[in-house]
Amino acid sequence: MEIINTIWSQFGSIMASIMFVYTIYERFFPPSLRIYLRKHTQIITNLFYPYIQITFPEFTGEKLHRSDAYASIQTYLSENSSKTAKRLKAEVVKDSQTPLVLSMDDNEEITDEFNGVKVWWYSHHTTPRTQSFSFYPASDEKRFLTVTFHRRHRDLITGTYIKHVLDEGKAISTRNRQLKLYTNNPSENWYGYKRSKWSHIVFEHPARFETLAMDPKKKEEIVKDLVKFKKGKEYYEKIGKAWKRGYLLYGPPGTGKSTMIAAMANFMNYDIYDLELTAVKENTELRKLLIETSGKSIIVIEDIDCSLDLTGQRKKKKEEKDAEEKEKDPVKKAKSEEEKGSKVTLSGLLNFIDGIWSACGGERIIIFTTNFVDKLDPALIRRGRMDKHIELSYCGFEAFRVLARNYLDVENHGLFGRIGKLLEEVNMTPADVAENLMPKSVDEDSDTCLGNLVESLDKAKEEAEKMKKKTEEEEVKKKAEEEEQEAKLKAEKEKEKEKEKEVNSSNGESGGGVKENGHLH
Ligand SMILES: Nc1ncnc2c1ncn2[C@@H]1O[C@H](COP(=O)(O)OP(=O)(O)OP(=O)(O)O)[C@@H](O)[C@H]1O
Ligand SMILES: [Mg+2]
Repeated sequence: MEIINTIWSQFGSIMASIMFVYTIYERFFPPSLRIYLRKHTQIITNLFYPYIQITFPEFTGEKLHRSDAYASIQTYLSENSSKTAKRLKAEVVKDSQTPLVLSMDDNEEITDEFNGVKVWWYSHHTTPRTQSFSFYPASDEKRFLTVTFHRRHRDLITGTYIKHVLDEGKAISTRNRQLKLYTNNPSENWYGYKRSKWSHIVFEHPARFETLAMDPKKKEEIVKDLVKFKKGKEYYEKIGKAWKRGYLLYGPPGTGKSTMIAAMANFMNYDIYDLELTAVKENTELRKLLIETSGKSIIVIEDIDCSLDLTGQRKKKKEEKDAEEKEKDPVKKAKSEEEKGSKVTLSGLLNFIDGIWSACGGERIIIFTTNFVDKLDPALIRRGRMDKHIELSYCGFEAFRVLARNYLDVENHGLFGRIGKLLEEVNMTPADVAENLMPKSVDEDSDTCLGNLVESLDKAKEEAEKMKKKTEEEEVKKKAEEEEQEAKLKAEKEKEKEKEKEVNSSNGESGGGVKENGHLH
């Protein structure tokens, strides 16, 4: 007991001495001298402290972009840290092979070994010492990952190890990758505690190219194009072009444009950024959204013709016509006021697609969809911007065969010949064909479903013929009316001419009278 008391009293006096010396140092040493002293202490410490540190911040470039290196290292460490670190952060990932993803918590250190060399990773964060009170303390927080190693291994660590960590991290995230479907938030939610420009959910669309109904040759061409793009990193570098590609999908509603985008995402293993243009207020916002997208992604703008009025001159005529309607209809009026909030212009969108900023990140596909390709401004869809134009059209026989295989497991059937012939005569979308092929009850088998399709096609053919007849009749009627009108006009003109002649002749007679009269006078 006595020994403990002695230790405590000695410890107390040592602490008091340290505090005394520190106070003297703080009080009597001017700041310039302190900096000088600190610098030299650092030099002396470096002589005896043989370790080097490299720090990786979470955000680079004025907090614009989350560092890919940080993300890769974090993934790499997550795989290793769960075995060695004592304090871990847990994240539950739905439907993943490893539902619980563990990663290093703040201020936690883990050790890694590479070729027999030991390194220490440390995760930490800084909170700025601001005097002002903030509701959102976390928004200015900066996170870092730091690696420490002996200076004798400098070349190995900076040359090989860091590359190994980054590659391995990337490979792990591709392996465990869950595709995400993003949508842009309105700009009011971009700042503050819950700041984020994009919200996402897990992307779980089952569409694949095998289940997509379209002409097999066209499909193969698209798949080859995508494969070439995916493997094209060096090629794009060689030709000096940003690693991105634009697709324009056009065709009537229900022909599989959205389904094709989902199939592309699954095939390429890319995330989808579904950009809602009407929620973007101006061009600068569009640029910020673009910067926040990651590589290996598809940026989609659906129904581009409806999203914004990007059609230049047509705008004026349309505006004049619509203005009156909007005044009358309160719903339309409210909608137009909402649309006025968006000032994204055609040039802003063109810059978004192939401006200098669009090259940031690389490995991106941009897709526009539209029902009316003729409505779009040619500048928007010229090659180079929308490199490949893909038409998705009404269901042909080959497309029907894919649907029959998908929906009914039928490769061949007696009705196929008739269906093929009908599909040549009638325009029916794959969506309608698919709806007919889908059994509506447990009693319906493939025969019934194919029968239903034939019935629908017959009906559609009948209706199409009726429509054709009706339009023909209307045209004949219109022509007859026009002819009648013309005849009427002609008759009226004749009549007028007659009248003129009569007036002239009577004027001639009476004019002679005046002369005569004049002569008489
Ligand atoms: N080519 C196709 N292959 C397979 N299924 C298709 C195809 N086209 C349409 N479908 C079916 O029809 C439904 C509607 O198709 P989708 O939404 O892809 O059409 P869309 O062309 O995007 O139409 P919209 O122009 O109205 O957006 C899909 O859920 C899908 O089941
Ligand atoms: Mg669609």
